[in-house]
Amino acid sequence: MGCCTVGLQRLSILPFQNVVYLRRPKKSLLKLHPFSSATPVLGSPKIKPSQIVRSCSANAFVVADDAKYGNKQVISITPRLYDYILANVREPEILRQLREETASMRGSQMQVSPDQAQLLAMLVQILGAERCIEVGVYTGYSSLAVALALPESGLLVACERDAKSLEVAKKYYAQANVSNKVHVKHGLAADTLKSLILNGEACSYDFAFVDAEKRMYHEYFELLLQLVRVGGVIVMDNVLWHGKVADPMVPIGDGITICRKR
Ligand SMILES: C[S@@+](CC[C@H](N)C(=O)[O-])C[C@H]1O[C@@H](n2cnc3c(N)ncnc32)[C@H](O)[C@@H]1O
Repeated sequence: MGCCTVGLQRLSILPFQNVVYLRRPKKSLLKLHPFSSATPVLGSPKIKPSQIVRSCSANAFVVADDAKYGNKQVISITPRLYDYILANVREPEILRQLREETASMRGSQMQVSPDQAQLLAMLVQILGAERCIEVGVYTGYSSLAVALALPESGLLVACERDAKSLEVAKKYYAQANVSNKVHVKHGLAADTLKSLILNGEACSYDFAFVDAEKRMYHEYFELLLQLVRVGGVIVMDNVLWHGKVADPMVPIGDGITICRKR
């Protein structure tokens, strides 16, 4: 299983992502809180302007705090940059409508962002996927993006336990003329995945996206490993969990992990 993790940001970008780092002579990098003004630091007798790696809060990026990464600079998405990304995502009109309808609903923050949905759609297209599974549909934003990317003969098994949000999803599948491709499975996702295996569908799926109960991720992953074919892809959402994955007290992971079955 080859995996990579991508730090995708959700719409709820907070200003404190503008973390800046200054370099101290011969010592580890100094992390500054974004709300600390750069000016007093620059004025500090201890740090000279030439030692700054980057300190522009509007274009902040993170520098690996470990010499073995060669001070690798990694971009940190600012609200301004994320606005730019969203303004340039090619979001189909039907998805925009669904997103706007969901915005006033309870749990709307759970919906994947437009850039994330288009990444899923592109993965489906790159794979030439015909058979897909989604675990955690909510009102259908990510599943509709996947269904739109599938060919007419494609199939998406859409697992969701909440009947009310599924009603919204089904309305949009119908409006987008993809209802024939989406098999909605109302119930606990693990039960649905097990029944697919019992039904002899092991190794017959090309792509799976998991965006549901985090405590169940391990079980979903094991079940999906059985369902996805060699060369197929499993995408797990929220693996960086708003960055808290690096916090020793909260060992869960926002961001996504993309796994290709070997
Ligand atoms: C993060 S939301 C999914 C968002 C969706 N991917 C989208 O883009 O709109 C998670 C969904 O998983 C559903 N869910 C949580 N646990 C579940 C389970 N055990 N079985 C089925 N669905 C579950 C919740 O009801 C919720 O609608």
